[in-house]
Amino acid sequence: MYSPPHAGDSDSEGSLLLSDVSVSPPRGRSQPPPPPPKPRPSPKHTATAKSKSKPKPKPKAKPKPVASAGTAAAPPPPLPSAALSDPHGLASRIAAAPALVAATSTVSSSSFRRLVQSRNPSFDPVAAFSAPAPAPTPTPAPVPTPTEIPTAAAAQCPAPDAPPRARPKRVHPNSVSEVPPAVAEAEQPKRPRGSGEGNFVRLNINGYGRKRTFRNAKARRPTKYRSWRRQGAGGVKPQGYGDEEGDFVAEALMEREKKGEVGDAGVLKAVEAAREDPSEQNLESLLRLAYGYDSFRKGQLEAIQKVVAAESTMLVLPTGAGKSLCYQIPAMILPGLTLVVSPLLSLMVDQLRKLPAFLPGGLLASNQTSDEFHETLQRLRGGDIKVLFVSPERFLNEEFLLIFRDALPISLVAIDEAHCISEWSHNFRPSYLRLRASLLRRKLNVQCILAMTATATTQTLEEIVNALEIPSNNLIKTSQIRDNLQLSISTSDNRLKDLLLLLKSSPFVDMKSIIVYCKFQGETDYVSKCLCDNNISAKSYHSGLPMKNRSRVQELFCSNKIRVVVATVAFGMGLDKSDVEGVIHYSLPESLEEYVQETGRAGRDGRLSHCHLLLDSTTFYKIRSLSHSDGVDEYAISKFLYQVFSCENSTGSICSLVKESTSRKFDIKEEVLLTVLTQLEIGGQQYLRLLPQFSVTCTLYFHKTSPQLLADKDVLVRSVLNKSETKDGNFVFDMTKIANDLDITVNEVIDHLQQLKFSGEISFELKDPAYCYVILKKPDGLNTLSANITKWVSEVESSKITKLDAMFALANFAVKGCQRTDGCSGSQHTQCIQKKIMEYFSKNEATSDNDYCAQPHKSSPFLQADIKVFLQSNSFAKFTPRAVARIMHGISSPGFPSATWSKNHFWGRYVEVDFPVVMEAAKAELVKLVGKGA
Ligand SMILES: Nc1ncnc2c1ncn2[C@@H]1O[C@H](COP(=O)(O)OP(=O)(O)OP(=O)(O)O)[C@@H](O)[C@H]1O
Repeated sequence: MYSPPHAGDSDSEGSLLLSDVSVSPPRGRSQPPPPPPKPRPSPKHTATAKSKSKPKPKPKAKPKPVASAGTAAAPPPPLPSAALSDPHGLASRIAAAPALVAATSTVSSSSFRRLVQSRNPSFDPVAAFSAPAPAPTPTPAPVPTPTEIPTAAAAQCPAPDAPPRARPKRVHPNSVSEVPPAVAEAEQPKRPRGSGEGNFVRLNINGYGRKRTFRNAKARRPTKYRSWRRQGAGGVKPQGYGDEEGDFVAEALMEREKKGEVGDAGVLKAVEAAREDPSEQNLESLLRLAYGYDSFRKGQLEAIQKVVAAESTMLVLPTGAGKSLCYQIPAMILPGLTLVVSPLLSLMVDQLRKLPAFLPGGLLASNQTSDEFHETLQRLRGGDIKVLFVSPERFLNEEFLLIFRDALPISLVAIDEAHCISEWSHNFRPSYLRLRASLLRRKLNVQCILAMTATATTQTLEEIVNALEIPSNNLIKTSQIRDNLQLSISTSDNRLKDLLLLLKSSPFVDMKSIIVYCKFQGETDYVSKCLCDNNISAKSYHSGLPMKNRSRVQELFCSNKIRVVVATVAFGMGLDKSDVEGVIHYSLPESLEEYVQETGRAGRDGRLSHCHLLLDSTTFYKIRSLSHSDGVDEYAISKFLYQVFSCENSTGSICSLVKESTSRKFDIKEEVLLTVLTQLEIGGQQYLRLLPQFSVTCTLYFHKTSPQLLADKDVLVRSVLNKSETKDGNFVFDMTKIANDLDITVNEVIDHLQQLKFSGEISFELKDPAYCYVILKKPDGLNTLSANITKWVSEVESSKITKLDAMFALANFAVKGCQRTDGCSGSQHTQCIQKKIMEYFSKNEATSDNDYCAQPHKSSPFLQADIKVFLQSNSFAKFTPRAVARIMHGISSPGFPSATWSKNHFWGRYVEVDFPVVMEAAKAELVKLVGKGA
């Protein structure tokens, strides 16, 4: 459900679960005798990826200059300094999307259409339903015996090109079905045609759904798409998207479009029956007909029944346990629209692909043009969309919220990756803060909310349940760890060497799909290159790569053409590859939530799979340092608030803060600025209303009529001439000034400029992406507000550190403290890790086991002297204690970027000394300097 907005490497997601969910016992423990194993086709890979890989695509010509939000990727290899600057690549992860809407199949839910029609009598729906072919289903399978993970010392390297051994087919541990594979295969109904991944809903990326009206059918989609992209406001591509990203989305949608288009009259009958009586029997029959599955997995039926009864529900199921079904089936049954809030464009596209054929879907993400938005709206109003995926940022758009008030009934809001709502989760997203029951009721008239997550501590759950007002007895939670995963940990002084040994030894040597997780982008490139050099077919994946390359890697991995993906946390969300057999953590995950989610990408097919963690304290210290990168000082927050509410920003008018320069000025990361602004909107007192983000600096070029003559005819041009400066003969102005002058929205200003552009009168360029807002009330005193906000941000920072410490303590306990009883042996620690994880998730607050957590040093003999030398030799710069401590810890910040400061001799020198200790030392030195200066 995350990353990540501009997507970064840190949005991880989903996780898995536990032993109590499983009906079929895990492989390798006390299993029933396995049915005759079906050999897997032997892999065709091993060291072939390199030679087969296509030549790099030529870089595309970029559209005209629009300032981007500064999402520079960390440079490749040598990892250290620069790679540390954006370990998550957050900036580029959560890319806003063009409006994408699936044209419906003709088989849309008839009652929904009737309902929409009753509110839009002018609409004339097509009501055709066609019958699909039945289809097959997954089958249960046997389990091999767990194998000990080799340590570097013990591992025997087989021939590098030894082919992986075939494994028997798997069964999902959570599958309720006990039917033996052969029987299951024979008896299970076939899936309706088009219900497989990538089928059903015909998509038109512009949301028009008028596939057959285009004359140039061959070139239509890409051409249309690209021209749409170029026609973004100001003739530039929408911010947040590269051409590659656009292409990726368009390709995904075209692929969908090519596939199935039919529904099933049988399914419709089953829907009607379930609507009349949502009994277990009726819902199971619908499940069988619609998906070809035998029975519900644990938690699914209960969740579906609650949602169908319009009861808000909190659902915690492990990664791959089938949460999507819990909103898809209600979406078929409920009369109105189902709105699914999802944190990542790629995740939305993936979920859209997976909708069954008869469930027409659509997608709206932020940063679409107004035309795009309205066309999508039209399809919504026509009842052609039954499930609409939206990014949380959409809720900033009043126009978006308004459309649902009168004409469009929403039956259900499903919030995917609901843990992003909580700042105590491992993956907090400011834009999720806005998702409150009160807002959803008030603005969307929604009564039923389904919150879904795979990993949430008790504290996080409490926060979600409170925000969404979910009754306490509507919490459906199974344990968060799947029991078909064999978990092992070993310490490592040379991780690369140990990784190579692992990959060349049993059981990993036999696996055809492995994910290796690293912390830093540069690290993934470096490690994957080393693997290739050692005849292991591998590719790297991180958010610094163009979207096209990323999707290519994912595609190659999913089709088993590469064996190993070496990735940051950016890889895996929404990845529904069931036969990933191994996950290796080359770097320590930042939290147990992240560990559970990432290991959960293995063994989704229910077969025994292996997860190994290479533990080293150097990485732990590095990551711990980085946990301080979001920290703020009260002084900086206070100055920032002063600017937000400055005198020239009057109540009721549109104000803006250019993201990059504001972030640099206050040395506060952009995400933190957004979090603070969101707090000002949804905290106890509402001080402002956030608007969608725009690029606010516009340069206007006149082409036909002279500026003055055009100003005589056009009121907006007149305002521009009054409010702009001239630079090189062109007019440069702030969009919000024009909007305020004319009392219109920034969107309307852009629309008007666009019209003038189409008429050939002007062209324009936009730059400086900014946070936009309207002040509703100025705070009485900024001091208390700054103190409260700073305290809150600091608590969030501490919580991150505690989570990391808990992860490290668990791993350290396994290698140093585990007595290797109760099933643990050698480096295999499944039992003790599972136990600790369950304890962690059941506690009210994240805590770490201090006996096993390496504590950073509380002092250092040379620290003070080094800081003194540093300050003296850099007297040109203006430092705060936090800025000095960040440099000593090797943490890049907006005001002191690694590109400049990583060359400094002291960069990252005190990573192992506690950050607050370094800050204190820096403060003492700075005070001395000020004293001398005075
Ligand atoms: N009752 C069921 N029987 C068999 N397969 C099922 C069942 N329900 C879901 N599945 C399959 O399980 C797979 C995972 O489902 P889904 O993607 O919904 O999981 P998820 O819980 O959302 O995972 P994640 O947290 O990774 O997003 C899908 O391929 C889905 O079709």
